[in-house]
Amino acid sequence: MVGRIAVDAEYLKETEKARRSLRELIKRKNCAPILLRLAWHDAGTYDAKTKTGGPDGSIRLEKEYTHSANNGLKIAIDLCDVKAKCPKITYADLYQLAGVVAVEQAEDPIDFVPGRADSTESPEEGRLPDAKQGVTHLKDVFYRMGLSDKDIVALSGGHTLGRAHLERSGFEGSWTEEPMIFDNSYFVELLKGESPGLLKLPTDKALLEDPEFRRYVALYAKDEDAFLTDYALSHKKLSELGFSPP
Ligand code: HEM
Ligand SMILES: N=NC(=O)c1ccncc1
Repeated sequence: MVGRIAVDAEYLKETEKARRSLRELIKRKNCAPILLRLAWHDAGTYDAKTKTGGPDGSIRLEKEYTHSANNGLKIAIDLCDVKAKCPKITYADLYQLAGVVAVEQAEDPIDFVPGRADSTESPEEGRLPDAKQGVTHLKDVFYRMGLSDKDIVALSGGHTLGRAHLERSGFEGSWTEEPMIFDNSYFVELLKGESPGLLKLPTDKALLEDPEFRRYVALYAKDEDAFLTDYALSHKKLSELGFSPP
């Protein structure tokens, strides 16, 4: 489970100060995509059976940010350092708040509930999905977290932001023409098929191969509001894995 700290008025005040600081950071550094990836990688190690991993700030530890799936994320960890201004906020809360602020340009704001304690333990390497694999692997990894087919497709829409970097993952390029806009274009591009200069990972293409996944891809490509609503719900679920607020 993700430990819980006491949340009083002073801590809430500090989280709002951190939110303002993260907004300013994102405006100054245009770093929403890598902060979203950081939040997802801290949370995405959760194992619902063993109740280990999850959004506990452990990605700040060298033994975890050096996992190959986390290549490049030390940049986000260093960018995210608002601890000087907000010393009380846990890394666990800070990283999930960064993920929420990273996508707040989208219509559906995500309700952020603070109170995550920091862990000093890191899960073993290999809990995050491997981009070179397909449907079964995606389901294995996300079901292990306690997430559903709908969550897999909605959360994959996070690739509407940012891009891959050859030196970090071996992949290169953005998924959409507007990688700084949080919208449903990832799904529109998926249905369009290959477009010169745009990236589709094997795991992105897998969303077209499974009928359950494909149902949601078609819905989100057609109805942006449906995507934004479902994304916000799945993002909140991801950010609270193992941390069921009271
Ligand atoms: C479904 C399984 C997923 C796989 C296999 C996957 C894989 C990858 C890979 C290989 C990259 C490129 C990293 C780099 O070279 O910088 C990437 C980037 C990214 N991923 Fe994922 N991803 C997955 C799900 C997610 C989810 C659930 C989110 C967020 C909700 C997310 C958000 C991002 C973002 C924002 C970037 C761009 C980062 C940047 O611009 O620096 N991904 N992903
Ligand atoms: N968003 N996911 C990633 O960045 C990623 C996931 C797994 N392996 C490499 C990179």
